[in-house]
Amino acid sequence: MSELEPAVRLAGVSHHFAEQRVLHDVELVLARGTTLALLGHNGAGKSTLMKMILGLISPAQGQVEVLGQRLQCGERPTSIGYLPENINFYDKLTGHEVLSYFAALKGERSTRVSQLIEEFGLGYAQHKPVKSYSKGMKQRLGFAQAIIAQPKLLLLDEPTVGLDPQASQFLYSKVNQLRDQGCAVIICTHELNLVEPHLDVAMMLGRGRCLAFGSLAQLLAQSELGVQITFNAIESVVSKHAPLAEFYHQGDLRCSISQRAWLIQYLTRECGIFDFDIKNPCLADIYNEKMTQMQSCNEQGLSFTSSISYSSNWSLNNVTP
Ligand SMILES: Nc1ncnc2c1ncn2[C@@H]1O[C@H](COP(=O)(O)OP(=O)(O)OP(=O)(O)O)[C@@H](O)[C@H]1O
Repeated sequence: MSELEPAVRLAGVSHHFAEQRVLHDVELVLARGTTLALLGHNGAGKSTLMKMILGLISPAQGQVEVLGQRLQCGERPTSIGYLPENINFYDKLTGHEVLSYFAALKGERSTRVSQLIEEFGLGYAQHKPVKSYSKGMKQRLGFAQAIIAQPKLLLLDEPTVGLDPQASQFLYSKVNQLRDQGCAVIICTHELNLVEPHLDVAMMLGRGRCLAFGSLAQLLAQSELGVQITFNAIESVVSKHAPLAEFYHQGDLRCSISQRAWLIQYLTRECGIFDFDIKNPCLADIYNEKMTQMQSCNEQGLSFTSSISYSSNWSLNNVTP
């Protein structure tokens, strides 16, 4: 297995359950050391895609390659960590026993268990049965279990559900640490604000199709959403500088991403305005735009797939701020 191989390669992956098609021709190349946010509405096909990467489901069509291994029917890839949605353990076991079990299963030493218990702040409850754990404690235990064997690919299904804000920040700091060590991470989540600062690329699925893929900068560039610029006494500045009139809309200046640099330069150089607020569209705005476009295409009986560019050698160098 070469370290240069991408962590995940999906080629033309489609799937159906009985008559229902749940994935349509999905393509993905995910480099190592990259965090992918897998987004989509309920029933979009995210968990099905995760299960395919785990080797739990074989696609009806297409190929799945994980860490350089092309998965054949029923084959499970190795070096993967997985945190399922709504994780449940045998609840008469203590937290320490649960982690010891997974450590033994994966050939890890008992010192790794103590290290994770300490790191995840579960020391005070390690000898209590899991049935006495809160949702957040179970989630932390589940995350510790997923990374116990230092995986090269980590899949997290709704990892922050039930976590308090500090625990979510801690989880993402661990994700970033693993990513920096070369682990590829796939996070399936509806908590877009939480994942936004930590993703390298996002894939948006809608009714089993990939609606958008790319870094935040690439998604923004593909989007038709505007940038909003606000400052004091805006009306009087606009009235004195005619080129601003076309951008003025209900008390703000609105422009496209591509016009943003020009407009800022104009405000500073020509108008002497240096104190302004810029609101760029966030991940949730882009997500809502894609979902709305998909719904309106469906209502009109059209098929919606945005222009998606995939890079076969996608790396962190491709991320522009
Ligand atoms: N084992 C199964 N048998 C039949 N249908 C299934 C099965 N698993 C999933 N589906 C269907 O496939 C579609 C996609 O489900 P999936 O769980 O992948 O969606 P999801 O994007 O993860 O949704 P959510 O955000 O609600 O978790 C849904 O319509 C679901 O009902």
